[in-house]
Amino acid sequence: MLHVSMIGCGAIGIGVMELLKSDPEVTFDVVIVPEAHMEAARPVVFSLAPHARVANRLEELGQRPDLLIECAGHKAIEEHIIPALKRGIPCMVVSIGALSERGLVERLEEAAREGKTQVQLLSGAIGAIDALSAARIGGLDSVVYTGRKPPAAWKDTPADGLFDLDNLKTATVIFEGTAREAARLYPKNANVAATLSLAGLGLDHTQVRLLADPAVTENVHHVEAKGEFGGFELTMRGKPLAANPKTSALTVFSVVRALGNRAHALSI
Ligand SMILES: NC(=O)C1=CN([C@@H]2O[C@H](COP(=O)(O)OP(=O)(O)OC[C@H]3O[C@@H](n4cnc5c(N)ncnc54)[C@H](OP(=O)(O)O)[C@@H]3O)[C@@H](O)[C@H]2O)C=CC1
Ligand SMILES: O=C([O-])CC(=O)C(=O)O
Repeated sequence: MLHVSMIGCGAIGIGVMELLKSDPEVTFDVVIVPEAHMEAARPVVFSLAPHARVANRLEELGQRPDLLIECAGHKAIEEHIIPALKRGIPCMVVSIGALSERGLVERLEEAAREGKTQVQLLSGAIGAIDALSAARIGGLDSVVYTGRKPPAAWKDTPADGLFDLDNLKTATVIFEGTAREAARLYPKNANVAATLSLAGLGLDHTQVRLLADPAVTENVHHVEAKGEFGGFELTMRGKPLAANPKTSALTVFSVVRALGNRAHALSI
């Protein structure tokens, strides 16, 4: 039985608990939420993981889980993941976009080294991360990522204002540049670009194009990679979660897979 503590009880956290509620090999002991949301989170957590306690910090409970998983955002990595790694608790992170902040990846590595443990970065909404990180070993020449989303997905971003998102008639390029610049300008849509960068050529050498496309209803991720290994092209059409249209449903399944791989006898 894998004893898991989870940070975040939003679209991904709830989706993960729902899918794992009948898995006898995974149990949620603690769900960490911000102080202001503890009351609201309690009934939700109780209905999905009746044995789990809702807390503001892991240390408060004196709890030492087998694994701590982050499904919450940038602040949670600073507040919970880094201290847990230093205490030797293995961690998983899904907010990969947050790792485009300079120095944060190195701080995660340092904390894991200090605690003699490991932090796993999850693939989330994108596939072929295994192939890309293997290809890097032989040498990569180029990685180009194109992210295409419905215009509404770009509301409250720098594209809103630069473009008349409500009245776009054709697919429109709203950004073209490096993954680092994409992550700076579009932090809430930067998870896939950052994941591809960390697995491949890094934030400064991964090329990104972002489009607002009135013809799509899904989050379409296209990757083209070339290198010593040969090349691959991948297109993923991720259905957005009803609870958060910025998040593809595959992200939830990716977390469930990662937890299953730690808990079950067979890992794939
Ligand atoms: N790797 C990938 O491919 C993908 C990664 N993501 C990332 O996953 C994360 C979660 O996404 P999603 O579930 O859709 O987002 P939601 O906004 O639906 O949920 C996030 C939850 O985490 C809570 N939270 C925020 N900060 C903290 C903290 N410091 N401690 C505890 N809880 C906290 C939020 O609470 P409150 O509302 O009070 O702030 C909220 O309830 C995001 O960072 C997102 O960018 C998303 C899609 C794909
Ligand atoms: O598709 C998703 O779930 C999220 C996404 O585009 C990103 O953050 O890069």
